[in-house]
Amino acid sequence: MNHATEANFDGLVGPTHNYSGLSFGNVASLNNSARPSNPKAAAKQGLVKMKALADLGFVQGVLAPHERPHIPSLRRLGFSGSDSEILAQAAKHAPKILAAVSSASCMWTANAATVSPSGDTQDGRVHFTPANLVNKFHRSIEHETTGAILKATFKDEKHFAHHSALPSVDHFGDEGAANHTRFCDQYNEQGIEFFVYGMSAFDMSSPRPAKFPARHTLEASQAVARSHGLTPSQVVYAQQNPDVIDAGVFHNDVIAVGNRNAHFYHQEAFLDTAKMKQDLLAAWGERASEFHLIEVPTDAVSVQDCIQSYLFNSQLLSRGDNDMVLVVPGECENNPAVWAYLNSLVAGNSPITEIKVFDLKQSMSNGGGPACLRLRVALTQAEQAALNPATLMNDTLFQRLNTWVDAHYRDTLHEADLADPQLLIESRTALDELTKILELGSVYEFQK
Ligand SMILES: N=C(N)NCCC[C@H](NC(=O)CCC(=O)O)C(=O)O
Repeated sequence: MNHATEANFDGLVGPTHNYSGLSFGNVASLNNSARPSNPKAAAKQGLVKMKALADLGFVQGVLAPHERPHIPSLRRLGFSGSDSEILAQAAKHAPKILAAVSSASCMWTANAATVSPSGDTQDGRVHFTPANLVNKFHRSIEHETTGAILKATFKDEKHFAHHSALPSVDHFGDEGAANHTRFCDQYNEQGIEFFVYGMSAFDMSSPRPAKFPARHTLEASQAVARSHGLTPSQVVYAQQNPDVIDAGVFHNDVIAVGNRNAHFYHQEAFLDTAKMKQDLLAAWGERASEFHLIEVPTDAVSVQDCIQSYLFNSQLLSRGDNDMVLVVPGECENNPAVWAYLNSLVAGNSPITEIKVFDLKQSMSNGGGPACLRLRVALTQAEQAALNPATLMNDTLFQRLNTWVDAHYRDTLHEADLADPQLLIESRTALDELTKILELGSVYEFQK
Protein backbone atom coordinates (compact mmCIF):
# COMPACT_ATOMS: atom_id res chain seq x y z
CA MET A 1 0.00 0.00 0.00
CA ASN A 2 1.35 3.42 -0.95
CA HIS A 3 0.96 5.95 1.86
CA ALA A 4 1.95 9.03 -0.10
CA THR A 5 -1.00 11.36 -0.40
CA GLU A 6 -2.15 14.69 -1.69
CA ALA A 7 -2.96 17.08 1.13
CA ASN A 8 -5.21 20.06 0.49
CA PHE A 9 -4.50 23.28 2.36
CA ASP A 10 -7.48 25.61 2.24
CA GLY A 11 -7.38 29.30 2.87
CA LEU A 12 -9.47 30.28 5.86
CA VAL A 13 -11.57 33.29 4.85
CA GLY A 14 -10.48 36.41 6.72
CA PRO A 15 -12.69 38.82 8.75
CA THR A 16 -12.60 41.52 6.04
CA HIS A 17 -14.02 39.40 3.20
CA ASN A 18 -15.85 41.85 0.95
CA TYR A 19 -16.83 42.60 -2.63
CA SER A 20 -14.93 45.52 -4.09
CA GLY A 21 -14.72 44.74 -7.80
CA LEU A 22 -10.95 44.61 -7.70
CA SER A 23 -10.27 41.99 -10.34
CA PHE A 24 -10.56 43.26 -13.91
CA GLY A 25 -11.02 40.16 -16.09
CA ASN A 26 -12.81 38.21 -13.34
CA VAL A 27 -16.48 38.48 -14.22
CA ALA A 28 -17.87 37.54 -10.78
CA SER A 29 -15.67 40.10 -9.01
CA LEU A 30 -16.84 42.85 -11.36
CA ASN A 31 -20.53 41.85 -11.24
CA ASN A 32 -20.73 41.72 -7.47
CA SER A 33 -18.76 44.84 -6.58
CA ALA A 34 -20.49 47.02 -4.02
CA ARG A 35 -22.71 44.19 -2.78
CA PRO A 36 -22.55 43.59 0.99
CA SER A 37 -20.65 40.47 2.01
CA ASN A 38 -21.02 38.09 4.94
CA PRO A 39 -17.54 37.24 6.28
CA LYS A 40 -18.94 34.91 8.96
CA ALA A 41 -20.89 32.85 6.44
CA ALA A 42 -17.92 32.85 4.05
CA ALA A 43 -15.55 31.46 6.67
CA LYS A 44 -18.08 28.85 7.75
CA GLN A 45 -18.80 27.70 4.19
CA GLY A 46 -15.07 27.11 3.75
CA LEU A 47 -14.80 25.27 7.06
CA VAL A 48 -17.68 22.96 6.11
CA LYS A 49 -15.87 21.91 2.94
CA MET A 50 -12.59 21.36 4.81
CA LYS A 51 -14.27 19.26 7.48
CA ALA A 52 -16.24 17.19 4.96
CA LEU A 53 -13.07 16.31 3.06
CA ALA A 54 -11.20 15.51 6.28
CA ASP A 55 -14.11 13.24 7.27
CA LEU A 56 -13.79 11.44 3.94
CA GLY A 57 -10.20 10.60 4.89
CA PHE A 58 -8.33 13.24 2.90
CA VAL A 59 -5.47 15.09 4.56
CA GLN A 60 -6.84 18.60 4.98
CA GLY A 61 -4.92 21.59 6.27
CA VAL A 62 -5.71 25.23 6.98
CA LEU A 63 -3.75 28.30 5.87
CA ALA A 64 -4.34 31.40 7.96
CA PRO A 65 -5.70 34.65 6.46
CA HIS A 66 -3.54 37.78 6.27
CA GLU A 67 -3.55 40.98 8.25
CA ARG A 68 -6.15 43.29 6.66
CA PRO A 69 -6.59 46.21 6.24
CA HIS A 70 -2.85 46.12 5.60
CA ILE A 71 -1.58 49.29 7.28
CA PRO A 72 2.08 48.72 6.24
CA SER A 73 1.00 48.94 2.56
CA LEU A 74 -0.85 52.21 3.24
CA ARG A 75 2.24 53.63 4.97
CA ARG A 76 4.33 52.60 1.98
CA LEU A 77 1.92 54.59 -0.19
CA GLY A 78 2.49 57.74 1.83
CA PHE A 79 -0.30 57.69 4.40
CA SER A 80 0.93 58.56 7.88
CA GLY A 81 -0.16 59.04 11.46
CA SER A 82 -1.89 56.60 13.76
CA ASP A 83 -3.59 53.53 12.33
CA SER A 84 -7.04 55.13 12.57
CA GLU A 85 -5.76 58.37 10.98
CA ILE A 86 -4.34 56.34 8.12
CA LEU A 87 -7.65 54.54 7.61
CA ALA A 88 -9.55 57.84 7.62
CA GLN A 89 -7.18 59.47 5.11
CA ALA A 90 -7.20 56.47 2.81
CA ALA A 91 -11.01 56.25 2.94
CA LYS A 92 -11.27 59.93 2.04
CA HIS A 93 -8.58 60.24 -0.62
CA ALA A 94 -8.17 56.72 -2.03
CA PRO A 95 -11.12 54.46 -1.18
CA LYS A 96 -10.25 51.90 -3.84
CA ILE A 97 -6.72 51.57 -2.43
CA LEU A 98 -8.23 51.05 1.01
CA ALA A 99 -10.48 48.34 -0.47
CA ALA A 100 -7.46 46.71 -2.11
CA VAL A 101 -5.42 46.54 1.09
CA SER A 102 -8.48 45.18 2.90
CA SER A 103 -9.27 42.31 0.53
CA ALA A 104 -9.43 38.82 2.01
CA SER A 105 -8.15 37.48 -1.33
CA CYS A 106 -5.48 35.28 0.27
CA MET A 107 -8.35 32.81 0.89
CA TRP A 108 -7.78 31.58 -2.69
CA THR A 109 -4.73 29.53 -1.86
CA ALA A 110 -4.54 27.97 -5.32
CA ASN A 111 -2.81 31.30 -5.96
CA ALA A 112 -0.62 31.13 -2.87
CA ALA A 113 2.27 29.27 -4.43
CA THR A 114 3.50 26.67 -6.88
CA VAL A 115 4.36 23.43 -5.13
CA SER A 116 6.61 20.71 -6.53
CA PRO A 117 6.43 17.41 -4.66
CA SER A 118 9.64 15.66 -3.66
CA GLY A 119 9.25 12.97 -6.34
CA ASP A 120 9.82 15.65 -8.99
CA THR A 121 12.70 17.67 -7.56
CA GLN A 122 16.44 17.20 -7.87
CA ASP A 123 17.13 17.43 -4.13
CA GLY A 124 14.16 15.24 -3.10
CA ARG A 125 12.48 17.99 -1.07
CA VAL A 126 9.06 19.60 -1.53
CA HIS A 127 9.60 23.03 -3.11
CA PHE A 128 7.38 26.08 -2.63
CA THR A 129 7.46 29.38 -4.54
CA PRO A 130 4.89 31.95 -3.37
CA ALA A 131 3.19 33.55 -6.36
CA ASN A 132 3.94 37.25 -6.88
CA LEU A 133 0.35 37.89 -8.14
CA VAL A 134 1.68 41.04 -9.68
CA ASN A 135 -1.25 41.64 -12.02
CA LYS A 136 -3.55 42.90 -9.25
CA PHE A 137 -2.36 45.28 -6.56
CA HIS A 138 -4.57 43.75 -3.87
CA ARG A 139 -3.01 40.34 -4.54
CA SER A 140 0.56 41.54 -5.06
CA ILE A 141 0.80 42.29 -1.33
CA GLU A 142 0.15 38.65 -0.39
CA HIS A 143 3.39 36.82 -1.13
CA GLU A 144 5.51 37.83 1.86
CA THR A 145 2.98 36.74 4.46
CA THR A 146 2.12 33.70 2.35
CA GLY A 147 5.78 32.72 2.45
CA ALA A 148 5.89 33.18 6.24
CA ILE A 149 2.75 31.06 6.73
CA LEU A 150 4.03 28.32 4.43
CA LYS A 151 7.32 28.26 6.34
CA ALA A 152 5.44 28.01 9.65
CA THR A 153 3.39 25.14 8.24
CA PHE A 154 6.16 23.25 6.43
CA LYS A 155 9.08 24.03 8.71
CA ASP A 156 11.50 21.16 8.47
CA GLU A 157 14.30 22.11 6.06
CA LYS A 158 15.20 18.50 5.61
CA HIS A 159 11.92 18.00 3.74
CA PHE A 160 10.78 21.44 2.62
CA ALA A 161 12.48 24.13 0.51
CA HIS A 162 11.05 27.66 0.38
CA HIS A 163 11.88 30.12 -2.40
CA SER A 164 11.13 33.83 -2.63
CA ALA A 165 8.50 35.03 -5.08
CA LEU A 166 9.71 35.87 -8.61
CA PRO A 167 10.52 39.52 -9.41
CA SER A 168 7.34 41.58 -9.05
CA VAL A 169 6.95 42.74 -12.61
CA ASP A 170 4.54 41.75 -15.43
CA HIS A 171 7.26 39.84 -17.29
CA PHE A 172 7.26 37.28 -14.48
CA GLY A 173 3.56 37.43 -13.61
CA ASP A 174 2.98 34.30 -11.54
CA GLU A 175 -0.44 33.13 -10.28
CA GLY A 176 0.86 29.93 -8.70
CA ALA A 177 -0.92 26.59 -8.62
CA ALA A 178 -4.05 27.94 -10.34
CA ASN A 179 -2.05 27.48 -13.53
CA HIS A 180 -0.10 24.38 -12.53
CA THR A 181 -1.19 20.75 -12.46
CA ARG A 182 0.74 17.67 -11.53
CA PHE A 183 0.10 14.31 -13.11
CA CYS A 184 1.57 11.13 -11.64
CA ASP A 185 0.97 7.48 -11.01
CA GLN A 186 1.58 7.47 -7.23
CA TYR A 187 2.00 10.81 -5.41
CA ASN A 188 5.56 10.08 -4.20
CA GLU A 189 6.83 9.06 -7.63
CA GLN A 190 8.26 11.25 -10.36
CA GLY A 191 5.35 12.97 -12.07
CA ILE A 192 4.71 15.46 -14.85
CA GLU A 193 4.43 19.12 -13.96
CA PHE A 194 2.10 20.91 -16.34
CA PHE A 195 2.43 24.69 -16.46
CA VAL A 196 -0.21 26.77 -18.24
CA TYR A 197 0.48 30.40 -19.11
CA GLY A 198 -1.45 33.27 -20.60
CA MET A 199 1.31 34.84 -22.67
CA SER A 200 5.02 34.93 -23.44
CA ALA A 201 6.28 38.19 -22.00
CA PHE A 202 9.50 38.42 -23.97
CA ASP A 203 8.01 37.47 -27.35
CA MET A 204 5.74 40.32 -28.32
CA SER A 205 4.77 38.62 -31.59
CA SER A 206 3.17 35.67 -29.77
CA PRO A 207 -0.62 35.44 -29.27
CA ARG A 208 -2.16 37.13 -26.24
CA PRO A 209 -5.63 38.22 -25.13
CA ALA A 210 -6.95 41.55 -26.39
CA LYS A 211 -9.44 42.58 -23.75
CA PHE A 212 -8.48 41.13 -20.36
CA PRO A 213 -4.97 40.65 -18.96
CA ALA A 214 -2.98 37.44 -19.23
CA ARG A 215 -1.86 37.34 -15.62
CA HIS A 216 0.70 34.54 -15.92
CA THR A 217 3.70 34.32 -18.23
CA LEU A 218 5.64 31.44 -19.75
CA GLU A 219 8.84 32.97 -18.40
CA ALA A 220 7.48 32.84 -14.83
CA SER A 221 6.68 29.14 -15.16
CA GLN A 222 10.09 28.41 -16.65
CA ALA A 223 11.79 30.19 -13.75
CA VAL A 224 9.81 28.19 -11.19
CA ALA A 225 10.60 24.91 -13.00
CA ARG A 226 14.31 25.81 -12.92
CA SER A 227 14.46 26.79 -9.27
CA HIS A 228 12.48 23.75 -8.14
CA GLY A 229 15.02 21.51 -9.91
CA LEU A 230 12.48 19.79 -12.17
CA THR A 231 13.58 17.33 -14.86
CA PRO A 232 12.99 19.12 -18.20
CA SER A 233 11.55 16.03 -19.94
CA GLN A 234 8.92 15.84 -17.17
CA VAL A 235 7.76 19.43 -17.58
CA VAL A 236 5.06 20.38 -20.09
CA TYR A 237 4.02 23.94 -20.98
CA ALA A 238 0.79 24.94 -22.68
CA GLN A 239 -0.68 28.30 -23.53
CA GLN A 240 -4.23 29.19 -22.54
CA ASN A 241 -6.53 30.07 -25.41
CA PRO A 242 -6.43 33.93 -25.43
CA ASP A 243 -10.12 33.97 -26.42
CA VAL A 244 -11.18 32.23 -23.22
CA ILE A 245 -9.16 34.70 -21.14
CA ASP A 246 -11.09 37.44 -22.94
CA ALA A 247 -14.33 35.63 -22.05
CA GLY A 248 -13.41 35.70 -18.33
CA VAL A 249 -11.21 32.63 -17.75
CA PHE A 250 -8.59 34.54 -15.76
CA HIS A 251 -6.88 31.37 -14.46
CA ASN A 252 -6.58 28.00 -16.16
CA ASP A 253 -8.24 26.35 -13.16
CA VAL A 254 -11.49 27.95 -14.32
CA ILE A 255 -11.42 25.68 -17.39
CA ALA A 256 -9.29 22.60 -16.54
CA VAL A 257 -8.37 20.39 -13.60
CA GLY A 258 -6.12 17.35 -13.33
CA ASN A 259 -5.09 14.71 -10.86
CA ARG A 260 -2.84 11.68 -11.13
CA ASN A 261 -3.65 10.13 -14.54
CA ALA A 262 -6.66 12.26 -15.42
CA HIS A 263 -6.87 15.59 -17.23
CA PHE A 264 -10.38 17.04 -17.28
CA TYR A 265 -10.58 20.12 -19.49
CA HIS A 266 -12.73 22.07 -21.91
CA GLN A 267 -12.33 21.81 -25.67
CA GLU A 268 -11.51 25.52 -25.91
CA ALA A 269 -9.18 25.80 -22.91
CA PHE A 270 -5.86 25.69 -24.76
CA LEU A 271 -4.41 27.49 -27.74
CA ASP A 272 -3.21 24.20 -29.22
CA THR A 273 -5.13 21.26 -27.76
CA ALA A 274 -3.52 18.65 -30.02
CA LYS A 275 -0.04 19.70 -28.88
CA MET A 276 -1.10 19.75 -25.21
CA LYS A 277 -2.31 16.15 -25.55
CA GLN A 278 0.73 15.01 -27.48
CA ASP A 279 3.16 16.61 -25.02
CA LEU A 280 1.42 15.17 -21.96
CA LEU A 281 1.26 11.69 -23.46
CA ALA A 282 4.92 11.86 -24.50
CA ALA A 283 5.96 12.85 -20.97
CA TRP A 284 3.72 10.16 -19.50
CA GLY A 285 5.62 7.58 -21.56
CA GLU A 286 4.65 3.95 -21.58
CA ARG A 287 1.13 2.87 -20.73
CA ALA A 288 -0.32 5.93 -22.51
CA SER A 289 -3.64 4.13 -22.58
CA GLU A 290 -3.84 4.59 -18.81
CA PHE A 291 -3.78 8.37 -19.10
CA HIS A 292 -7.31 9.82 -19.26
CA LEU A 293 -7.89 12.89 -21.40
CA ILE A 294 -11.47 13.92 -20.60
CA GLU A 295 -12.34 16.71 -23.01
CA VAL A 296 -15.65 18.49 -22.53
CA PRO A 297 -17.03 19.64 -25.91
CA THR A 298 -18.47 23.12 -26.41
CA ASP A 299 -21.64 21.46 -27.69
CA ALA A 300 -22.22 19.96 -24.23
CA VAL A 301 -21.01 22.87 -22.09
CA SER A 302 -20.24 26.34 -23.45
CA VAL A 303 -17.35 28.47 -22.20
CA GLN A 304 -19.97 30.81 -20.71
CA ASP A 305 -21.43 27.90 -18.74
CA CYS A 306 -17.94 27.01 -17.47
CA ILE A 307 -17.48 30.57 -16.20
CA GLN A 308 -20.95 30.81 -14.69
CA SER A 309 -20.91 27.38 -12.99
CA TYR A 310 -17.18 26.92 -12.29
CA LEU A 311 -17.49 23.31 -13.47
CA PHE A 312 -13.71 22.99 -13.80
CA ASN A 313 -12.88 24.89 -10.64
CA SER A 314 -13.49 21.64 -8.93
CA GLN A 315 -11.33 19.38 -6.82
CA LEU A 316 -10.51 16.07 -8.43
CA LEU A 317 -9.61 13.76 -5.58
CA SER A 318 -8.39 10.16 -5.62
CA ARG A 319 -10.08 7.62 -3.40
CA GLY A 320 -7.66 4.87 -4.33
CA ASP A 321 -6.38 3.83 -7.72
CA ASN A 322 -8.83 4.59 -10.51
CA ASP A 323 -11.61 6.09 -8.41
CA MET A 324 -11.97 9.85 -8.23
CA VAL A 325 -14.53 12.19 -6.74
CA LEU A 326 -15.19 15.64 -8.19
CA VAL A 327 -15.96 18.38 -5.67
CA VAL A 328 -17.99 21.13 -7.37
CA PRO A 329 -19.74 24.33 -6.27
CA GLY A 330 -23.54 24.51 -5.96
CA GLU A 331 -23.68 26.63 -9.12
CA CYS A 332 -23.00 23.43 -11.15
CA GLU A 333 -26.17 21.82 -9.88
CA ASN A 334 -28.15 24.90 -10.89
CA ASN A 335 -26.82 24.99 -14.43
CA PRO A 336 -28.86 22.48 -16.53
CA ALA A 337 -26.18 21.87 -19.20
CA VAL A 338 -23.43 21.40 -16.62
CA TRP A 339 -25.50 19.18 -14.37
CA ALA A 340 -26.57 16.99 -17.30
CA TYR A 341 -22.96 16.69 -18.38
CA LEU A 342 -21.80 15.75 -14.87
CA ASN A 343 -24.45 13.08 -14.57
CA SER A 344 -23.42 11.55 -17.87
CA LEU A 345 -19.77 11.73 -16.80
CA VAL A 346 -20.24 9.65 -13.65
CA ALA A 347 -22.48 7.21 -15.51
CA GLY A 348 -19.80 6.69 -18.16
CA ASN A 349 -16.47 4.94 -17.80
CA SER A 350 -14.11 7.70 -16.74
CA PRO A 351 -12.26 7.40 -13.38
CA ILE A 352 -14.65 10.08 -12.01
CA THR A 353 -17.32 8.12 -10.15
CA GLU A 354 -18.98 10.64 -7.86
CA ILE A 355 -19.84 14.35 -7.66
CA LYS A 356 -19.95 16.19 -4.35
CA VAL A 357 -21.57 19.61 -4.19
CA PHE A 358 -20.68 22.40 -1.74
CA ASP A 359 -22.25 25.78 -1.13
CA LEU A 360 -19.42 28.29 -1.46
CA LYS A 361 -21.56 31.21 -2.60
CA GLN A 362 -19.66 33.85 -0.61
CA SER A 363 -16.35 32.96 -2.26
CA MET A 364 -17.94 32.21 -5.64
CA SER A 365 -19.30 35.76 -5.78
CA ASN A 366 -15.69 36.94 -5.99
CA GLY A 367 -14.74 34.27 -8.56
CA GLY A 368 -13.40 31.63 -6.19
CA GLY A 369 -14.66 28.03 -6.31
CA PRO A 370 -13.59 24.85 -4.48
CA ALA A 371 -10.30 24.58 -6.40
CA CYS A 372 -9.37 28.24 -5.83
CA LEU A 373 -9.71 27.73 -2.11
CA ARG A 374 -7.09 24.99 -1.86
CA LEU A 375 -3.37 24.50 -2.33
CA ARG A 376 -2.39 20.94 -3.13
CA VAL A 377 0.71 19.50 -1.51
CA ALA A 378 1.57 15.90 -2.39
CA LEU A 379 3.42 14.40 0.56
CA THR A 380 5.19 11.20 1.50
CA GLN A 381 4.47 9.77 4.92
CA ALA A 382 7.68 11.22 6.34
CA GLU A 383 6.77 14.67 5.00
CA GLN A 384 3.28 14.43 6.47
CA ALA A 385 4.82 13.61 9.82
CA ALA A 386 7.12 16.66 9.52
CA LEU A 387 4.48 19.33 8.92
CA ASN A 388 2.91 21.47 11.63
CA PRO A 389 0.12 19.20 12.97
CA ALA A 390 -1.81 22.10 14.52
CA THR A 391 -2.84 23.16 10.99
CA LEU A 392 -4.58 19.86 10.18
CA MET A 393 -8.38 19.68 10.18
CA ASN A 394 -10.10 17.35 12.61
CA ASP A 395 -13.15 17.48 14.92
CA THR A 396 -11.38 19.59 17.54
CA LEU A 397 -9.94 22.13 15.12
CA PHE A 398 -13.26 22.40 13.28
CA GLN A 399 -15.07 23.22 16.47
CA ARG A 400 -12.38 25.57 17.67
CA LEU A 401 -12.34 27.52 14.40
CA ASN A 402 -16.13 27.79 14.27
CA THR A 403 -16.17 29.21 17.80
CA TRP A 404 -13.34 31.54 16.83
CA VAL A 405 -15.30 32.76 13.76
CA ASP A 406 -18.43 33.28 15.88
CA ALA A 407 -16.45 35.37 18.33
CA HIS A 408 -14.66 37.62 15.86
CA TYR A 409 -16.48 37.87 12.53
CA ARG A 410 -19.23 40.19 11.35
CA ASP A 411 -22.14 38.94 9.34
CA THR A 412 -22.41 41.97 7.07
CA LEU A 413 -19.68 44.08 5.58
CA HIS A 414 -20.03 46.98 3.14
CA GLU A 415 -17.10 48.61 1.38
CA ALA A 416 -17.60 51.69 3.60
CA ASP A 417 -17.03 49.58 6.74
CA LEU A 418 -13.40 49.05 5.72
CA ALA A 419 -12.57 52.49 7.14
CA ASP A 420 -13.89 51.53 10.57
CA PRO A 421 -10.89 51.43 12.97
CA GLN A 422 -12.80 48.88 15.02
CA LEU A 423 -12.66 46.42 12.11
CA LEU A 424 -8.87 46.63 12.13
CA ILE A 425 -8.80 45.93 15.85
CA GLU A 426 -11.23 43.01 15.45
CA SER A 427 -9.19 41.57 12.63
CA ARG A 428 -5.88 41.80 14.51
CA THR A 429 -7.39 40.36 17.70
CA ALA A 430 -8.78 37.43 15.72
CA LEU A 431 -5.53 36.75 13.86
CA ASP A 432 -3.42 37.01 17.00
CA GLU A 433 -5.56 34.30 18.55
CA LEU A 434 -5.47 32.24 15.35
CA THR A 435 -1.68 32.10 15.28
CA LYS A 436 -1.88 30.45 18.70
CA ILE A 437 -4.56 27.96 17.58
CA LEU A 438 -2.54 27.01 14.50
CA GLU A 439 0.81 27.33 16.34
CA LEU A 440 2.30 29.57 13.67
CA GLY A 441 4.39 31.90 15.82
CA SER A 442 4.49 35.57 14.77
CA VAL A 443 3.73 35.74 11.06
CA TYR A 444 2.07 39.18 10.88
CA GLU A 445 3.69 42.62 10.92
CA PHE A 446 1.44 43.76 13.77
CA GLN A 447 2.88 40.96 15.91
CA LYS A 448 6.47 42.11 15.46
N1 LIG B 1 -9.07 30.85 -9.89
C1 LIG B 1 -8.40 30.88 -8.76
N2 LIG B 1 -7.51 30.02 -8.53
N3 LIG B 1 -8.58 31.87 -7.86
C2 LIG B 1 -9.65 32.79 -7.83
C3 LIG B 1 -9.19 34.10 -7.37
C4 LIG B 1 -10.27 35.13 -7.33
C5 LIG B 1 -9.74 36.50 -7.04
N4 LIG B 1 -10.85 37.43 -6.81
C6 LIG B 1 -10.63 38.63 -6.24
O1 LIG B 1 -9.54 38.99 -5.89
C7 LIG B 1 -11.85 39.54 -6.11
C8 LIG B 1 -11.71 40.54 -4.97
C9 LIG B 1 -12.73 41.63 -5.05
O2 LIG B 1 -13.12 42.03 -6.16
O3 LIG B 1 -13.14 42.14 -3.97
C10 LIG B 1 -8.87 37.00 -8.19
O4 LIG B 1 -9.41 37.54 -9.15
O5 LIG B 1 -7.65 36.82 -8.12
